[in-house]
Amino acid sequence: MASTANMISQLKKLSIAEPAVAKDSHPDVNIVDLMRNYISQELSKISGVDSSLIFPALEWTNTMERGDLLIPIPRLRIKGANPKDLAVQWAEKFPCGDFLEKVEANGPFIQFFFNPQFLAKLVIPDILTRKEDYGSCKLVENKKVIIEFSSPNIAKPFHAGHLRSTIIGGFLANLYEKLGWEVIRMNYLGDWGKQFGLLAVGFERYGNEEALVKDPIHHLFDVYVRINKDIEEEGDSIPLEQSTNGKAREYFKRMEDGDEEALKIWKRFREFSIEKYIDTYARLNIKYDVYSGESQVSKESMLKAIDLFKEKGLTHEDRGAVLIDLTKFNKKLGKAIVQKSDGTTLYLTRDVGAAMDRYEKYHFDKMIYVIASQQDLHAAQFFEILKQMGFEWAKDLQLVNFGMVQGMSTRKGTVVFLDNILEETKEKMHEVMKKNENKYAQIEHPEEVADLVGISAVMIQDMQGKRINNYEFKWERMLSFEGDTGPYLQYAHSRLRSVERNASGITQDKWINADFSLLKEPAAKLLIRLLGQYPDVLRNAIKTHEPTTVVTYLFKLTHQVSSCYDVLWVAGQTEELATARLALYGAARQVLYNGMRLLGLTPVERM
Ligand SMILES: NC(=[NH2+])NCCC[C@H](N)C(=O)O
Repeated sequence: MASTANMISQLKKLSIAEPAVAKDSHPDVNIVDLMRNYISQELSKISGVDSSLIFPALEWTNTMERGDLLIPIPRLRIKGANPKDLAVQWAEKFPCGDFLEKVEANGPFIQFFFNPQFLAKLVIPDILTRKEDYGSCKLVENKKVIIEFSSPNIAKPFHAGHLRSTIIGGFLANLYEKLGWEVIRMNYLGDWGKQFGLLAVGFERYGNEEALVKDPIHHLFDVYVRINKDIEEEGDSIPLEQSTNGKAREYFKRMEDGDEEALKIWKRFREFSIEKYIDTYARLNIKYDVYSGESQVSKESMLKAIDLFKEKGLTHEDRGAVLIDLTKFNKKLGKAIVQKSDGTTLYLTRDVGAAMDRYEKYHFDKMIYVIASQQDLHAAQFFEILKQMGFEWAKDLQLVNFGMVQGMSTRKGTVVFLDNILEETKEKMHEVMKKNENKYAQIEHPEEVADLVGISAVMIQDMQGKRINNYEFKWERMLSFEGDTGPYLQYAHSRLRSVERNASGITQDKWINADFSLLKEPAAKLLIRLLGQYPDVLRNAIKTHEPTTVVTYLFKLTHQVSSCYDVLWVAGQTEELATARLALYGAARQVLYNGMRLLGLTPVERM
């Protein structure tokens, strides 16, 4: 076989058939892309089909038995020929060269198997040098995306929907960043509306400064619950102006009118809550660039929106309220109220104004909303309204929705706050860990590890299925070390770390010069092929917006690593062989690490 450097330059010389990628900013090679080029060029010679048509038709495979890349011949749209016959003919003629191990026809598909020996020489050093950067590439040039996610409501519980939005949004933000986008992480708080008048009145009655400072989120919720009880007890017994409800309404009116005094207390509620949120999100490795919220939508945008509605002839009035009949554009969207009869704004209109503000301020190329599917109609409505208002950028808005979580509650009650869930998971995880006394004794900061592993349990459970599916929150299964769980991934990572720790003599700097041709076993070859796929997994995930694309890959990877342990020993081998195997394990650890970080997890060293 020719030298690797030669082969790479040979591959690089092939012009890119269709750059699905705006030049990789990294000088290193993206192996899957190079292979795509090679295959496109060669297949073009054989088939006469233009290589620019072949390149995008090359798909990655779901199982390694089907090769590393495959092409469905029907996608090339060749008239009058039987795709199955073409597959057989072309596969036979295809020159494997040094790059491919074999090329097979399978029905209307041609399956391409990369040469693992060649792959190893390229992929392992690439991973070991790029480290945390492996997998990233500049898919776009100068593009900005706003990702709005989590968006809880102040003084109300942080429910499962917010948790899912947080987890999925955090992942998407990392993913876009890895693929070259400038990302703005935005939290759009529910921090406006009549309930804040109620909260202010409630605070006068039941508030406690100390409690507010110490635990704003729970305290405000407490106040909110108590004041709502008052309202319930009052019923219709008191005239409106003197009733709690009336006072709350009046208070909120003052807030909407910009009364400084009325806004003061609300501002404090907001600030204290945000401070607390910042800490909680940090536990999930999330840091927002912007804490915006319904309260932050500018008056100008709201006025401009109402004007534009009229100018475009979108609205009509009904008993003092202003409506838009969206059925004209899409039957399913119904009629939407955009202004109440008392002139106050609505959730829907605030979303319209917020989007206008954001475009004004950021000139985003794309804006993603991570919101529960219960609000599909709401999102579709304001997307359509923005489109009808004539904003060209309305086409760049995208909804990433998700299903419900069933049965998420703490031991103590059914009302859930994110902090409580994380605390409880940590406690439970700690109990599980204590059962293995020997191991437990070796862990330096068991509480910290319990926290990180517990969080992985919650997150992986959430990201395992397709977003749109509902799932049931199951403590037992989620915390188990067996099966495809968060703790299992953490365990796999810590075990790879221990392989490294035990190879004291062979330090990391030696790995890169290992003789990779010693990695001959089928288990090793399969692992190498999997490692080479990682960059493509990210590119696929940015198309699907599905965390499960990455999660599924990581489980495949860890299962393969685990099969390798049975046959690829490090202890008791010659130094050469041990080095090659360590390099392979080291590369696998790095990829697992990168994938876990991408999902928002913190991989642990020991557990
Ligand atoms: N732009 C939006 N509407 N984002 C979603 C906000 C979610 C809202 N705060 C809720 O809890 O239901």
